[in-house]
Amino acid sequence: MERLRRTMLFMPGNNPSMLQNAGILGADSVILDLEDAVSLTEKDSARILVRNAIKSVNFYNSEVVVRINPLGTEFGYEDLDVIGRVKPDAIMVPKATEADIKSVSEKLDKIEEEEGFEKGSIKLFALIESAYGLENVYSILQSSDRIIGMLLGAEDLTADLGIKRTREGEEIFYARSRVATACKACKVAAIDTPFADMEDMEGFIKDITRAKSLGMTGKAAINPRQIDTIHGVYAPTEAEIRYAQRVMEAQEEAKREGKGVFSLDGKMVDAPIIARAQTTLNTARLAGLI
Ligand SMILES: CC(=O)SCCNC(=O)CCNC(=O)[C@H](O)C(C)(C)COP(=O)(O)OP(=O)(O)OC[C@H]1O[C@@H](n2cnc3c(N)ncnc32)[C@H](O)[C@@H]1OP(=O)(O)O
Ligand SMILES: O=C([O-])CC(=O)C(=O)O
Ligand SMILES: [Mg+2]
Repeated sequence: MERLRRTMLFMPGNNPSMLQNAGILGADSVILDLEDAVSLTEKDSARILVRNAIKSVNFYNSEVVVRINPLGTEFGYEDLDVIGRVKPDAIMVPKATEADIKSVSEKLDKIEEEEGFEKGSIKLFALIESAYGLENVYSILQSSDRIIGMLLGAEDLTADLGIKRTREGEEIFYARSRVATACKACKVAAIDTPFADMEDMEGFIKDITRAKSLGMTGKAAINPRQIDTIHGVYAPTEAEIRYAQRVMEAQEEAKREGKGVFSLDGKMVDAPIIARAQTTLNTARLAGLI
């Protein structure tokens, strides 16, 4: 079934109380992190904790994603081997390249066969957070059929580009557009980078709105307090839903009259506008608004 991924909530994999509550916070997806939120001395214990959480915690409707360490570190393959065997919904590959995605996918082929899991059932998210990754988003997306989405990691990306990260986010305009376009071309989710200042509500709403306007389909969160705000921005408004419904009604009438193009409220309506209305209604349905 099609699922919404408006919010993907990150939580450190070494925090038992956060893991325990992961399913009741209302995020569409949770990302149990073994990478940058976990210090080097805690890598092994976090891996065990996350494995046990996947086996025992009720995540309700939230999709369960685990961010492993980069394959080039001493932890990456061990993370994949231990976590793959408890069958999370998906693995997130940080600092992703085509070679990483292929390698993770092949390793998962083996694990799925050994464990008797359906082939291809463990999905992938690629984290784009290097200049190389950004230049190669489309070929990274093509590297495995397991990929269901891409996340833009602006902290690492701007560090790699040697530029400043700002509240306004002008510096990631190109990255957002590029990732969103490639994801649309491959029909996978385009998830925006998290907003780090949990007190700056005005800046946060602008940031979500800007990313959405460029085609991002959801946003990573770092704190449960951010979830409702993101869902609010991604929800179609009542006026948008009503307009979309009227477009569909008017289309029915136009069809009966044999017209491909017609006017509504003095504005031309043709195929792309009908497609947009269908998308609005589909999103509204998935969000339980109609
Ligand atoms: C650039 C990157 O790589 S981003 C991805 C990696 N980063 C992360 O995973 C960080 C995730 N976020 C966090 O760890 C925390 O939100 C922090 C450290 C930023 C702030 O922590 P706090 O100041 O304790 O937050 P706050 O006071 O809002 O917490 C309120 C409650 O929400 C819980 N909570 C906070 N953040 C999270 C989270 N991400 N997931 C689940 N629960 C959370 C807290 O445990 C606390 O629970 P309690 O009331 O039962 O004690
Ligand atoms: O995935 C993210 O958005 C967080 C991250 O790793 C980064 O910004 O480097
Ligand atoms: Mg990062």
